[in-house]
Amino acid sequence: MKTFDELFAELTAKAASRPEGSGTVAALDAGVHAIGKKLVEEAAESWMAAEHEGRERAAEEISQLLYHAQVLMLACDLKLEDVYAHL
Ligand SMILES: N=c1c2ncn([C@@H]3O[C@H](COP(=O)(O)OP(=O)(O)OP(=O)(O)O)[C@@H](O)[C@H]3O)c2ncn1[C@@H]1O[C@H](COP(=O)(O)O)[C@@H](O)[C@H]1O
Repeated sequence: MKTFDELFAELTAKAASRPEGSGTVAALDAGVHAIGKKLVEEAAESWMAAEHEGRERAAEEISQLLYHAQVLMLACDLKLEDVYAHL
């Protein structure tokens, strides 16, 4: 298990070191448009899971939504503080 901040630190490091086989690196190379599509897809899956599939499935889909939101932040060169400033 990891926190939101811990995941962002991990993804930031992967974006910099670009290890072989990283899905994050592949997503960043695919670009903002592709990342945005994935984010919307995960948002829809989160909604469906919450409405029809129960707490566990909702939690799983929401975790993926948070992951893709973080990838989009990296693609836009946004830091956690840039987003937290609006909370
Ligand atoms: N938490 C996640 C995470 N959540 C979601 N995903 C991605 O989101 C996809 C989920 O999509 P779906 O469930 O809709 O499945 P899918 O449509 O079959 O997936 P794709 O065909 O689109 O890949 C997964 O295939 C992953 O690519 C994640 N990919 C990585 N992480 C974590 O990010 C870190 C870095 O990962 P890598 O960059 O891959 O090393 C690690 O700690 C991972 O655990």
